[in-house]
Amino acid sequence: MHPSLSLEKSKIKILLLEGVDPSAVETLKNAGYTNVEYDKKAYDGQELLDKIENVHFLGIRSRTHLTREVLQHAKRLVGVGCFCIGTNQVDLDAAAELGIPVFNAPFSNTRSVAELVTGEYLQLLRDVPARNALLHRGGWKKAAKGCFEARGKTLGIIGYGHIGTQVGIIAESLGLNVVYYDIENKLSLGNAKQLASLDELFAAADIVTLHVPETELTHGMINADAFAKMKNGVFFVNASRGTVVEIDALCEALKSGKVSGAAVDVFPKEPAANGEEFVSPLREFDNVILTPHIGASTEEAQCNIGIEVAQKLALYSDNGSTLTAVNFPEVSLPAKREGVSRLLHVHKNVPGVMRQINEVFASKDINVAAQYLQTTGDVGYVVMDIHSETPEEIVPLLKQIPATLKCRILY
Ligand SMILES: NC(=O)C1=CN([C@@H]2O[C@H](COP(=O)(O)OP(=O)(O)OC[C@H]3O[C@@H](n4cnc5c(N)ncnc54)[C@H](O)[C@@H]3O)[C@@H](O)[C@H]2O)C=CC1
Ligand SMILES: O=C(O)C(=O)COP(=O)(O)O
Repeated sequence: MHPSLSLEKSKIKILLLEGVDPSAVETLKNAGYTNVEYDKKAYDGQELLDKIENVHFLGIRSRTHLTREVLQHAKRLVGVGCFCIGTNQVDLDAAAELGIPVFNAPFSNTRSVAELVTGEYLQLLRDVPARNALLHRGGWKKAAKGCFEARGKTLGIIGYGHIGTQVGIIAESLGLNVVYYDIENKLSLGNAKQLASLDELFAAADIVTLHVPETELTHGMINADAFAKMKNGVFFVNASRGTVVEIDALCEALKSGKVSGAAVDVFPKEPAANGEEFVSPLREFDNVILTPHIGASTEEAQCNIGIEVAQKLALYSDNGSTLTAVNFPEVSLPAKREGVSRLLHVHKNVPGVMRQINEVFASKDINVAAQYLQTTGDVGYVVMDIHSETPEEIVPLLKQIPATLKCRILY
């Protein structure tokens, strides 16, 4: 190991926020990373800046917002793990420009979300939320009106990715017809049918469920205009992101009866920790199932996510591998070999960088044993193995190359 530029594993500071599953801590400790701080809260503002100031690896879930400013403040940060699917809470471009790969767990909680959504629309179809609330207050309403079987109804899925397809498969096994809308051309599973526009989906669906990521296109996608195009008495489910739906428009649609019932798991503003008040105009509606962003919160999913993302962070820390990073060139690397040292160089993806890097090595008479390069969009990532210890003075020379974003000796 290089004496001055590499850190002992025990000195690599890892901070896990938002109650990431303990399996993450165990996985990291088993990999030799013992300096792990664990916290149940989501932080923002100055508190977040203070928390992450000296951290090398940061683990978050969906509520910690890593903006460009926050990332710039974390001077020692080399990697981020999102212990969830969504990565919209991280400025991925800023992270890449700062040489920070971001990892997630792209499908460890897929089934958990699909099962929650299925259970919710079945309950909505039978008016269970409103009747449950009524009975809790001492009322009684035994009547079939407004209650429906799922069989033969049409489920409209917006966003037919990992979760959308699972929701569709379960729905077909319950006897529903499945239609979906996606911006990409998708392989339909079972008898699901891709529709050409959102309007067609709104016209066809008895139940509308959202499974899109938060993007510029999906922000406010379900507004008053969208509700107006849906069938009268439609059931509506959102377990994607809170910003996809205009809550005031949903409230109006509930009041007018356009929407018969809804299930909402995600909100534009969510409490940072358990025990904090949940504030939303949706609280007044008995026919709305409100859940505290628990689509992914099953013991199975959280345990798997903890292991998966922790392994990705440990692998990147151990050998520089960025396989499955969501914002970064993906380089898969051989494990550490005796007598070989390794240098990581992240740079702007512009012509001539490799020539300049190789000139630096040539000027120091260093024999490069292997070079692994990948580029994506604006960023290039090259890992160099050298048969001998990498001389320390090489790093400042490589940092002088104008396109360099980050450079360090790994071991
Ligand atoms: N409630 C919860 O706890 C959870 C919520 N989620 C949310 O669910 C989202 C979807 O997750 P996955 O299915 O795993 O993602 P995915 O990436 O597999 O699928 C998303 C699909 O949406 C489509 N899409 C993107 N923009 C669209 C648009 N404007 N119109 C129509 N389709 C569009 C994509 O082409 C893709 O097929 C995540 O991004 C996350 O925000 C994910 C896990 C848990
Ligand atoms: O996986 C996702 O994208 C989720 O929304 C789940 O988020 P969470 O880990 O529950 O904060």
